[in-house]
Amino acid sequence: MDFGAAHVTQMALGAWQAQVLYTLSELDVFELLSEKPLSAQEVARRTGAHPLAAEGLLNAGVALKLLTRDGDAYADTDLALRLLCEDSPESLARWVRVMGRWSRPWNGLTEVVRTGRPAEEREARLWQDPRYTADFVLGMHEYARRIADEVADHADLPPGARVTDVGGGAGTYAIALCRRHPDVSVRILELASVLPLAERTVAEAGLADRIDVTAGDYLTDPFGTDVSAVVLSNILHQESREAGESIVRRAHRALRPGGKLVVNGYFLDESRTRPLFTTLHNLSAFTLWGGGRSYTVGEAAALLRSAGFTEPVVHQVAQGASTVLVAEKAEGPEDQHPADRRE
Ligand SMILES: Nc1ncnc2c1ncn2[C@@H]1O[C@H](CSCC[C@H]([NH3+])C(=O)O)[C@@H](O)[C@H]1O
Repeated sequence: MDFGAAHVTQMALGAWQAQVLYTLSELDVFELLSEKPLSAQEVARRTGAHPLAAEGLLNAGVALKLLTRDGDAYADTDLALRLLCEDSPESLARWVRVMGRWSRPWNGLTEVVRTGRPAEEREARLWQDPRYTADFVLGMHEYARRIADEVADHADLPPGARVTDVGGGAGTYAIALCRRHPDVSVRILELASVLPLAERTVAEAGLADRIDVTAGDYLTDPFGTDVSAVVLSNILHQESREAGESIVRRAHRALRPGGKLVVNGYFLDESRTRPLFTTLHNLSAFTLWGGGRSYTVGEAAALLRSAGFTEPVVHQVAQGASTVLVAEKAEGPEDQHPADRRE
């Protein structure tokens, strides 16, 4: 067995496998087959697809263990029912649709690397397309709810804490913080187009009385006054270094002395060549958001210290899938960072 050739072949053909998943998802085949088994002809008719091409797609889906075939009838495997249908409590369906959407800018990686510019403009991409916005925000929620409780535990908040969750998305971490810390209340700061999505998730969790969702721009707006904790979850990697510095400074200013800054995200190790996922996430931020750049834990800690925070405590979450940094605003006005007074 030539493992080198197998490694290269797997990478070279990996995009084909991913594309079958994306197309099945984009055509809503998993949802359709979750109702009842159907023939390829019937799937083609219901999705507006070409019959022979649809059959080829379904057969590849069977080979990938996403579908089964019994005679002429195709059905979802248990895996597809569990992870690829939106109503399943374990669904990753929206997240997979976003990955499918992102495969297009990713396909332009060569040009991105040549020019140093993102593959598409952020505004054109996301916030003007309601389905994409919903898939993005709720897809992040599908993915993040798997680790949110563990992240919330590391925040270790005192009773009655008031928290600002900056760019809080669908409210995944706000919900987990309220569930894990009974007297805590959270204000989510989000873009106006995301608010209805967050409000819905929060209401479904029965936490509308403790989680407030406010429209704001984290690049310019303040994050509150005298708050007990500020959460920056999966924010910094998608912004420029200067924007990151400004966000961390405004977090410092919003906190009461002794208040906590909780930074959750994917960090590179100091060589910047590991872990594999984060090297890809770093490229993805560059391709999609332009100016985004993943931090090492050391770089992030330096960023926090320069804004007047203590050395962060570092927690690995879910076997290292995510990392949480918890730093404190030093007690006493003499510790205030000069930049706080300037802005
Ligand atoms: N300028 C901005 N002001 C406020 N929120 C923003 C801004 N730009 C992007 N966002 C939001 O930042 C979030 C990044 S995704 C992270 C979501 C969540 N904190 C989590 O960890 O799962 C998205 O929900 C965006 O809508």
